[in-house]
Amino acid sequence: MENGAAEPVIVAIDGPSGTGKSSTSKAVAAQLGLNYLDTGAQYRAITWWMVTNGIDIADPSAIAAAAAKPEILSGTDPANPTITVDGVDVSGPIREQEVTSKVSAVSAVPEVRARITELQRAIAASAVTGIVVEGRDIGTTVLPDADLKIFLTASPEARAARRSGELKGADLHTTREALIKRDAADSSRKTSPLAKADDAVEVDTTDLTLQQVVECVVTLVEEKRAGK
Ligand SMILES: Nc1ncnc2c1ncn2[C@@H]1O[C@H](COP(=O)(O)OP(=O)(O)OP(=O)(O)O)[C@@H](O)[C@H]1O
Ligand SMILES: Nc1ccn([C@@H]2O[C@H](COP(=O)(O)O)[C@@H](O)[C@H]2O)c(=O)n1
Repeated sequence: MENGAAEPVIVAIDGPSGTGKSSTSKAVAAQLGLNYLDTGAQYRAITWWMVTNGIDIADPSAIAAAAAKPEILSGTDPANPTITVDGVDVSGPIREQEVTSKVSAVSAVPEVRARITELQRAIAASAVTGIVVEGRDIGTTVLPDADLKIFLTASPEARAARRSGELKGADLHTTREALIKRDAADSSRKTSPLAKADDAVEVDTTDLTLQQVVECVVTLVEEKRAGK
């Protein structure tokens, strides 16, 4: 590249629910001066639009027919990631239980995935210094040429405990079962399931603090940049 400017670096972080993808990706992006994209928020946003517009979530053909309608915009500043649908800030509503319980059915529809994947690739291509993109199929499908691929894991118990803490003491057993159910749906869909890319580095976060995970990923990015 001219003027000695560094090439943009593309980092893909995938893994099941509650493994720390969002927290890690935001912190890594902020530390390294990169953009950040939460692809789960995009699938939640399109699900919110389907629910709000009375689309039958049990009918994949109805979801497919509506998939191109909402305009979904993601802000990629790791200090202030934003998400709007048709100009409406949906960052709060997309985290509600109704969306969480329906997002796997919507994200399994191939027309939805094609639409959202196109948005994700365009955002990654326009990131000047680079981007950390987190989700379920980033390393396998969305950005198979990413410079670094990470697959985060953690035991279901650790993930449920983290989520229960967030949900102010929600029942641990119910939270654990809900996580396992969503991961099973995401892993078993035909199109672009949750999966580790063959060339991804797996990091088990069960016994690591968030800071330790962030340090580990930052080191891996720096090693890649140094050509090791
Ligand atoms: N290594 C860690 N140790 C303890 N808590 C953690 C760790 N990593 C993340 N957390 C906490 O766990 C919760 C879930 O993390 P986060 O939202 O980053 O996970 P996620 O993989 O993005 O989940 P989802 O896919 O469901 O959006 C958050 O409250 C976060 O602060
Ligand atoms: N690359 C992705 C990212 C997410 N999904 C679907 O969205 C759901 C919500 O994701 P969160 O990270 O916000 O929990 C997730 O359960 C998947 O159904 C996806 O399919 N691909």
